[in-house]
Order: sequence, then structure tokens, then C-alpha cells
Amino acid sequence: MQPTETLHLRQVEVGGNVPYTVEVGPGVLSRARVEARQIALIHDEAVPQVWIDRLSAALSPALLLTIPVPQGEACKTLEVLAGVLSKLAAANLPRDGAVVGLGGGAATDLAGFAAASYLRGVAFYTAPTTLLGMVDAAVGGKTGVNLPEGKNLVGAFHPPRAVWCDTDTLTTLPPAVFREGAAEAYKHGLISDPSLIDRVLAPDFVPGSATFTDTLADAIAVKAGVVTRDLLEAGERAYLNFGHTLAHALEAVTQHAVPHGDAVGYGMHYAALLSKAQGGEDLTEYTRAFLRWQQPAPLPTLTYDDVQPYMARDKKADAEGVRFVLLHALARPYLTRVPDAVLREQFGVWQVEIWGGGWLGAVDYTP
Ligand SMILES: NC(=O)c1ccc[n+]([C@@H]2O[C@H](COP(=O)([O-])OP(=O)(O)OC[C@H]3O[C@@H](n4cnc5c(N)ncnc54)[C@H](O)[C@@H]3O)[C@@H](O)[C@H]2O)c1
Ligand SMILES: O=C(O)C(=O)C[C@@H](O)[C@H](O)[C@H](O)COP(=O)(O)O
Ligand SMILES: [Zn+2]
Repeated sequence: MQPTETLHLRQVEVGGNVPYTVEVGPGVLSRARVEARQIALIHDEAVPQVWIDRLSAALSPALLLTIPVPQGEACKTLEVLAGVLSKLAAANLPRDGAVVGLGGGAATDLAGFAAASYLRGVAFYTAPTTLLGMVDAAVGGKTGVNLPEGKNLVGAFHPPRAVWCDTDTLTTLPPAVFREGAAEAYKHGLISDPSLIDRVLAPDFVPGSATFTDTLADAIAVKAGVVTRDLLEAGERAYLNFGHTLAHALEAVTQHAVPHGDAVGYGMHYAALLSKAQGGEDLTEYTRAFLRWQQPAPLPTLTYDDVQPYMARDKKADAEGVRFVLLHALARPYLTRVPDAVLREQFGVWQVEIWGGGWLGAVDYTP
């Protein structure tokens, strides 16, 4: 497959104890380099063979073994993790070996946790092949798997040594998966860089356009900046969780029938309603505009009591209860508790809009 745009590459630097570079642009997988003599490649089984071949060619002859894992969210289980760890051990991947994760956020989250736990930690590299993976999951070192009780409840911080965002891989992505992943780029716009709001919804935000690599790299830069300053989520990293308290609950309660990016689209609208109810600027037209553009997977009918037990297990909760990321205004996020009565009331407002308002797709938005 030929690269889809003229060679325009961007590099985003991530700082911290062990700095690394995010390479962004067409053909990046062909230039992947790993500082290890033995490599295990873990990939989503449904990633098109052309991308597996492109990366394998760059990694050979150090490629010791290749481990396909179940497609999408189905790979983020303790059972799949156990199988992967056994394969690494059976192949004798040494401690100075490396794990490379190829696929969407689900596959790279799993591969990263395998790298974090095998032999108490080996080097990890990420090759995201979805928009969401590039903008968010592959950067910053949050790795892990789900439990039936909730999303990402087991994991480790294990930053990658390099991230290869080959924009060619996005050309085989189903359009709905592309729009799903845009939720995290839009989130970066709302919490930090408002210029992304219009750029993500613009018609030229498509792989291969002249502006695509720059918009993608600027969205990645928001995450890179946050995790450089606060890798372990002692403070501002929590802002990257905007929209996620409800999103993770929707994913868990529907047993992942609603994919992560769609759940984040729904969750950001709830967070915008809560922000307004708590005295912030009314930003709900932004989150409505995003949902109309995204056209997320439909939700089954749910009540506040269906989702509340899952929201209560959110990792931002402390001994006093759940905390939400809200916005005073664009790019002014804060972490706060919200009274249960407000959570319940605004869930009602959100419910009426999502299921009864008829606005999804009905209102024009011109960026
Ligand atoms: N670690 C983090 O910081 C972080 C951040 C955001 C999200 N996440 C996690 O990421 C996951 C969601 O990631 P996602 O949206 O990438 O979904 P995903 O990994 O489930 O992938 C979505 C679908 O795209 C397919 N696919 C992947 N690449 C493809 C390609 N190039 N061509 C065709 N099909 C392709 C996959 O097989 C899958 O069916 C969730 O588990 C979420 O919790 C983690
Ligand atoms: O990197 C982060 O920090 C984020 O919160 C990014 C989120 O988009 C992502 O979904 C993350 O996996 C959520 O983390 P969790 O700690 O809430 O499980
Ligand atoms: Zn997310």
C-alpha cells in the first residue's frame, strides 16, 4: 500500500524520567526501531495483515514471536493476559527483550500490562492503529485490563519507549471507529486546546488530507504535555478523565456493547451538563455538536440506578466518594465532588436529550 499523503512527519516529545518520542505520519511503521535483540509482537487479531507485515519487516530479525489477541475490548481480560504471559515465558523472552503492541487502545493496553508484569517489567513500544490509540491510549503509560466489576480496574503505569503513529493504518479503519476515536481528540480540545474543537469536526480531518498529521499531532501534544508533568495522576492527569466517569459505567453496564469512544462522547455531554449545573459556563452546545457529528452507537434504556454502582468504582473516587472532572469554561477543567441529587437530576436531563429530545442529527453545526 502506498502512503496516502506526501511525506509530512511530526514528532511529539514526552518528558519525564524516561523521555520518548511519538512519531506521527505516513509510513512510520516502516521506520520502527527497537533497542532489544529479542522482541514479542502482540497484535489485535483483526488488524489488517498489511500493517502487521509492515511492522514485522521493520522489527525483523529480532522478532522472536508474534501473539495475536482477540479483537477489540475482548482482549482486555485477565484470561487473555494469562495466555499472553505464558507465551512470553514459553518463548523465553529475556528481561532485556521488548514487547511491542500493535492495534487499537484495547490491544495496546493489554500488551502494555503484559510488558509491565512479565519478569516484573520489560521494555514496551506502542504501534497504535486507531485514531483513539494514537491520540490517547498509546501515549502516557496507563496499561491494564477490565474486570466484570468495571473498566481498567487492574493495571500499571508502564510508559512506552517509543510510539509509532503510522497514519496509513487509519485508511483501513471503519468510519464509525474513526469517529469514535475522535472523542478523545475533541476532549483534548475541551480541556486544553480549544483550537482542536473546530479542527476535529472539520471536513479535512481525514487521513491523507494536508492538515491531518498536524491536527493529529497537536491533539497528541495535549496528552504528551499532561503526562510529562503528571505521569502518576497526582494532579492534572485526572483532567484527561473528562467524560469518563459515566463513559466507563456505560461500557461496563452494557458489557462493552458501547465502545469506549462512543461512551466518552455520551459521557462528555453529561459532564458538560454537570458543569453548567455547578455554575460553569454553558458548554453543552459543544458536546451536542460532537455527538451529532459522531453518531455514537445507540444506548439501551438505562436508569441512574443502573449506572451509579459503576460510577462509584471510578478510580477518581476517594474515601469520601466519587469525583468528577468538570469545566468552569473551555480549557479550565477542575476536579470536584457533585451532590448525588445533582448527579441524579442531570442524568434525567441527559436521558431526555439522548433518548427523547430528537436533536441527535437534527441540529445543524458548521465549524
Ligand atoms: N491507556 C490509555 O491511556 C487509554 C486511553 C484511551 C482509551 N484507552 C482504552 O482504549 C480502548 C479503546 O481503543 P480503540 O478505540 O482503539 O478500540 P479497539 O482497540 O477496540 O479497536 C477498535 C476496532 O478497530 C479494529 N482495528 C484496529 N486497527 C485497525 C485498522 N488499522 N484497520 C481496521 N480495523 C482496525 C479493532 O480490531 C477493533 O475492532 C478502550 O479499552 C479504552 O479503555 C486507553
Ligand atoms: O491517560 C489518562 O490518564 C486518561 O484518563 C485517558 C483516558 O482517555 C483513558 O480512557 C484512560 O484509560 C482512563 O483511565 P482510568 O484511569 O480512568 O481507567
Ligand atoms: Zn478514554
